[in-house]
Amino acid sequence: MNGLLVADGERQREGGADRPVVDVAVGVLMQADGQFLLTSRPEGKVYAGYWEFPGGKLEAGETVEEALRRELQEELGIVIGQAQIWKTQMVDYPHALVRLHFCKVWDWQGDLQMREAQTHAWQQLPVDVVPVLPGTIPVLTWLAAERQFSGATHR
Ligand SMILES: Nc1nc2c([nH]c(=O)n2[C@@H]2O[C@H](COP(=O)(O)OP(=O)(O)OP(=O)(O)O)[C@@H](O)[C@H]2O)c(=O)[nH]1
Repeated sequence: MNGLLVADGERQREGGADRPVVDVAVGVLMQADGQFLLTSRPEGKVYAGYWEFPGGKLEAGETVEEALRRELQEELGIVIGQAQIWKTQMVDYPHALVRLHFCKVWDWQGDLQMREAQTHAWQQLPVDVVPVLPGTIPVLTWLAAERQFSGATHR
């Protein structure tokens, strides 16, 4: 499957007028013991069955935090506390050029509900669910760096 990470210096060219950039708000839900939540993309979406962090596209006029709050309520039935952008990564897929805004989320209310019939898994490094979406892999690399984890982050 394709999904090319776009380096910082290439952003302007890749984001030219002929290829609109789709902004996406993504939540990295964290537990105190370091586990993080992955969900599998539901049937009917591109890359169905691939594992990713929950989130979705910004709607017109939304900030990343607003979009994340809406998406996590819609998908997981939780109400998140404050969330700030942790890292941003562009990925060039055949179907879209996406700019992923990853936010760590430590604080939420409500029990997790899989409202889109997706599957979920609390994970540690190395991740043992497969396949992982290409645009999710950078997050595993950043987490590995923070944790001084060496070796493969996923299968
Ligand atoms: N949620 C999420 N999306 C990601 C991640 N990594 C990644 O490349 N993406 C890409 O970001 C885009 C998010 O779109 P989506 O289809 O999940 O968004 P959405 O829920 O608003 O979709 P819809 O309104 O079309 O149903 C997809 O192109 C997806 O492949 C990730 O870790 N989480």
